[in-house]
Amino acid sequence: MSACLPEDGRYCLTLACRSARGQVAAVTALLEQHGAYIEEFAVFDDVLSERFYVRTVFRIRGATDEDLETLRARYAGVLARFADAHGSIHDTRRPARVLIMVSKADHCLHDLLAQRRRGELHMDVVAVVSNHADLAPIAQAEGLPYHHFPITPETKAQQEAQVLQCIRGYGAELVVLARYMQVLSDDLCRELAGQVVNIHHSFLPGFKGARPYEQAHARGVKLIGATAHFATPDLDEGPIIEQALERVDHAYSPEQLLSTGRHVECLVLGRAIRYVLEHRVFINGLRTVVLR
Ligand SMILES: Nc1nc2c(c(=O)[nH]1)N[C@@H](CN(C=O)c1ccc(C(=O)N[C@@H](CCC(=O)O)C(=O)O)cc1)CN2
Repeated sequence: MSACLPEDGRYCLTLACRSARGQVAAVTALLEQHGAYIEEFAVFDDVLSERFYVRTVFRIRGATDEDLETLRARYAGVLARFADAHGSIHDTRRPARVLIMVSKADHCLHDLLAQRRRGELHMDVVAVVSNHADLAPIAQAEGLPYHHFPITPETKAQQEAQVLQCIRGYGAELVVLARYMQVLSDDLCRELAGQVVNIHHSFLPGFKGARPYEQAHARGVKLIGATAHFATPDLDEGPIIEQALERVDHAYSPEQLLSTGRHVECLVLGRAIRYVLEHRVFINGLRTVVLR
């Protein structure tokens, strides 16, 4: 059963629960019961938090949607046997519905759309939302809806209501802040907890805020970086998914730091979104577990 055939169902099962014996055996027994062929199987046991994480990708020959629902129902029974257990079975052929938010910087939007076009990111981009009109031509060139919702401190609540209505209206499962330069309110963060990934243009925890490159230049750093993290009410403090660094030196102008940084941001955001879309990322308190 080496090759994945068109009629095969291909799925990803995830599990996060309090650590205990028998969790791997319970998952593999369920998969064996359903004739699954396991392609990938990864676990992590966090002894400090006593949390256990499982991710497995498997195929079932000739599986139907009804078979998947049966499997999901039986997996619910497995989850019920373990403490504080959360898990899902995802159909890997169904692309996640992703809404991208931007402001004026276009590099991350261009890169995400190019990766989607090349099939490197398996996602259905449902719309682009922005507080500026500047990037509308990029979305329109891709045949994507573009929603311009201006914002001021006085209209923030109404603007966020428009944003949330848009997210729900498109049935977006993931929101990507691709250099969206407005701080989401605590209420919106809680409403979308675990569903919003932001790219911060520095190597956190260094240089938080809206202007990290200016801070980096003033500090005379020799390395600059970028950080993809879940957006939480605590600005720039959300659980980190991915980071990377690039060497710079004294001769770099602020503009050259920005230029180098753009490449690092695109690299980091692309990787982070792929990990999330492949169900590799688990939030573990203020941290993440990424089963790569
Ligand atoms: N709740 C959160 N919202 C957002 C986060 C986050 O971590 N939690 N990250 C930002 C992105 N970001 C840095 O990566 C960032 C964006 C904007 C600001 C900021 O101070 N914005 C000012 C307005 C600036 C402007 O208009 O140019 C503000 O909102 O008053 C800081 C950090 C995205 N949202």
